[in-house]
Amino acid sequence: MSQFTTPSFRLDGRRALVTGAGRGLGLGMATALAEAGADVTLAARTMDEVEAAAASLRERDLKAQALWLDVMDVAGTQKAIGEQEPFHILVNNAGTNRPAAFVDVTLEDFDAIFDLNVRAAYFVAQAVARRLIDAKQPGSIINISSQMGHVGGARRTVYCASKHAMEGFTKAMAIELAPHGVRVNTIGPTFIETPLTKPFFENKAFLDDTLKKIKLGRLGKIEDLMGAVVFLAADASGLMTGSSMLIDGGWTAD
Ligand SMILES: NC(=O)c1ccc[n+]([C@@H]2O[C@H](COP(=O)([O-])OP(=O)(O)OC[C@H]3O[C@@H](n4cnc5c(N)ncnc54)[C@H](O)[C@@H]3O)[C@@H](O)[C@H]2O)c1
Ligand SMILES: O=C(O)[C@H](O)[C@@H](O)[C@H](O)[C@H](O)CO
Repeated sequence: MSQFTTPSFRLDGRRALVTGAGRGLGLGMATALAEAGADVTLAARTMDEVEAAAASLRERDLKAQALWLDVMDVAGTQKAIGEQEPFHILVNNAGTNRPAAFVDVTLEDFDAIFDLNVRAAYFVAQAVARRLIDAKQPGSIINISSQMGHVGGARRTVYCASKHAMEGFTKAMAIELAPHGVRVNTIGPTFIETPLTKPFFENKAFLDDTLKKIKLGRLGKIEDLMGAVVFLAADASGLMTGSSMLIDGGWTAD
């Protein structure tokens, strides 16, 4: 008989919050967490979308409910999270991009990207962490960054800056939250086909260039992130904090 017990990949008994969960990556990751046994709160601004998503998970006997949350409203979001039982898992996913040439970026573009990708994500994590610390419970915060948090990209000065910022605050939060048993990591995907990126790939030259950079030769699928999010949420990754898990098909390998 082996002397080892494989740490669990199950999430039964844990509560998870996923922001921007009505569609795209957020919905896929919420589904993965629910399938692993977590009780998942799908948060978004579009209540119809997120209610339908939660209902379809419940139809499969999974635990899921919808929560209206505009993460740009920091005070409202902190109040809403503060009123809930603590979330042991946060997938800090709501994010956006407005690709533009550096010389054309406007103040409005800059603020829109930073307000969501940096400011809102930072304070959602703070609200979840405060609640866990008060309740003396461990947790796992998973910040959805990007390969663009590690490298540069054309027409992406602001997006890259925002995701590099996220990589930075993840490491610093990991240091402060470790004594409380709260781990903080990022997932750094390459281009995954979602409503956010679909229009980019209608440009054949952009698609060809992207596929050249992804060494495995294909765009990402939402399913490519589903194992990673469960792993980072679960005890299986118990010694990981302040790390970034790149799921980039080798984009950043050279
Ligand atoms: N799709 C990709 O290729 C890709 C790759 C790497 C990283 N990412 C990151 O993954 C995350 C999700 O991207 P996606 O492609 O699924 O995007 P998406 O635009 O399809 O979905 C974003 C989600 O965030 C929500 N959202 C936006 N503003 C919000 C607000 N103020 N309050 C609450 N929710 C809000 C939207 O409603 C939506 O559900 C983002 O952080 C993005 O930067 C995406
Ligand atoms: O325009 C972008 O770059 C997208 O909005 C991002 O979500 C990327 O798909 C991702 O960062 C991979 O590079």
